[in-house]
Amino acid sequence: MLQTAYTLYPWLLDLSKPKDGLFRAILSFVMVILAISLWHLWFVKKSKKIVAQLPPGPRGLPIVGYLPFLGTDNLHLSFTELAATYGPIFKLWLGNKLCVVISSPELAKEVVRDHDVTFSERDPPIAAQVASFGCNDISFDSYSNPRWKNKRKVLATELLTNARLNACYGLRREQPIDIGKWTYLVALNAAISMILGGELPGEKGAAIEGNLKENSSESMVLMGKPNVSDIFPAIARFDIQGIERRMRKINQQFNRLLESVIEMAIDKEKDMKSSEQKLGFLELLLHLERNNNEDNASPLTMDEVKGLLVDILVGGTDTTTTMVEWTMAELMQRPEIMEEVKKELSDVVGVNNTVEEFHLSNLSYLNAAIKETFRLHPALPLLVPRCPGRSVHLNGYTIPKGSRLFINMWCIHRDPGIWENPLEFRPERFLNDPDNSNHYGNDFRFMPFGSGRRKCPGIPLGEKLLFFILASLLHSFEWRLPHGIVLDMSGKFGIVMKKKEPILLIPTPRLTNLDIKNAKKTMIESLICTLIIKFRIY
Ligand code: HEM
Repeated sequence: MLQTAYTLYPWLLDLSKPKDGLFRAILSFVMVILAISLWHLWFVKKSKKIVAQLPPGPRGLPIVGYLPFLGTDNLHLSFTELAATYGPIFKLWLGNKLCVVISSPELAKEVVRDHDVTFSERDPPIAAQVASFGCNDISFDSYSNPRWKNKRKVLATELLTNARLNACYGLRREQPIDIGKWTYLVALNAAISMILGGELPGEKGAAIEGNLKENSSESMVLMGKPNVSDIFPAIARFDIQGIERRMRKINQQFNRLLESVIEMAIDKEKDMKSSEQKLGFLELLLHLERNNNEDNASPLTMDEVKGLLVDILVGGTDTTTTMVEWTMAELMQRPEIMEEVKKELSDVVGVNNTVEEFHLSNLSYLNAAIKETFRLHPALPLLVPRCPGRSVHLNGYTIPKGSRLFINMWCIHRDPGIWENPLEFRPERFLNDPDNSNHYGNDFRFMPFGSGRRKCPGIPLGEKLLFFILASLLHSFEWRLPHGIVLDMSGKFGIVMKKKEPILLIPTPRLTNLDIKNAKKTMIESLICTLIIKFRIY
């Protein structure tokens, strides 16, 4: 056609033959109309194709998209409301970033099982890039980066094996696992003792603990918040919401803390040759870092060592603490279920014994209560958002490469089509229905730890710690709310959704054992001394 137009063009413009003028004018007119029609047909077809292939979703405003209507406080709730209108897969534009949200187990399965590799990429927000030392951790590193696999391997096969966790049990019990430093302090001390192979000394330890608690909570909120800079990279340098600035400040403090922890590990190594039993994770990581240039199967850079420490110290402790708080809050509201838990503890552990790790496998009712809490309050309500590495079809729709995909587990965990009376806290549903009990990523209705290649690699530590802390808290003390206080069950949205208000409870020793009474004193003292623990007791 171009060729024809090209040969006709001089003839059309040849004004030397006036009698052909009318014919030429008509022909020109027809050609222009034809060209416009063809272009129009092509354009409409193309845009129709694009619109028809994308999932349905709410209309937004030009340029900003749906951003002004979304609210930033409770993304999972906004997404759940939108799913009620647009169905289990919908899209929304945040600026020119296309986001897709899925809210059904069937679609979750397609993402995490059928198209797992494609959806194993991340789309790290700026806050996460800063927090993770430039995506040098596991959570936000790219799936296609072979170093990501390497780091997961280090964590899973070198650090979090059952054998190592069991070997560390002595360490965990030695200092942090006394009743005076529960919840965050316990989880953090457990993580630190595993990392360092011992306790952080005195004041330095207290400073690190205090800083980490505040910083890690804030960084979880900053990472979950929609950030205008992520949506409009052209204006990212203005950092309109101040998220990057705040995250950089936190990261500087983290960096100082991590460097002093690393220094301590190096000093310790110099001072004494650690026995095999006391070899902490960090010594192993440093060993892998030192051998970076040699023929080592698992070389790590120093930023990757720090990234891994952040994953363990922040990712591990914040999730565990959050789940202890939600479980305690749910149990405090349901005395009959609390009684059932305590009865089981008395039967399995005995009224004069403290909880030991070997008791945990026999505490099936407590286990069910923890699962029920995971269902109603998944620590990561939207998991960690994914990003398809190439365009992919899902449920007849195209999910373009580079879009951001959220799996709304909060919505799936409360779907009345899946769960009977979903808002009721009923541990029995996990006791009586073995189909409901797989929470390691094979049951797409219940995925508190995610699934597929990017599922949580910290399950063995997180689960053990959570179970052990809760069993010890509930077996050692009776708990009651301060007079006149009503429990607030609302959450504070972040990548990890914490309780909005801390849970304040008064403990009374439940056991006759003297050690426990002393432990209570330690607990009260430590809680009064520092405001870092959400579990405040008075
Ligand atoms: C109760 C405790 C915990 C819960 C509920 C939890 C939950 C989760 C969830 C939902 C994800 C996202 C999975 C996905 O996107 O499919 C995740 C990822 C992750 N978790 Fe955990 N976690 C816990 C404890 C831990 C611990 C103790 C560690 C470290 C020792 C840890 C390290 C990580 C890492 C590194 C990732 C990112 C994995 C990747 O992107 O490849 N978690 N976790």
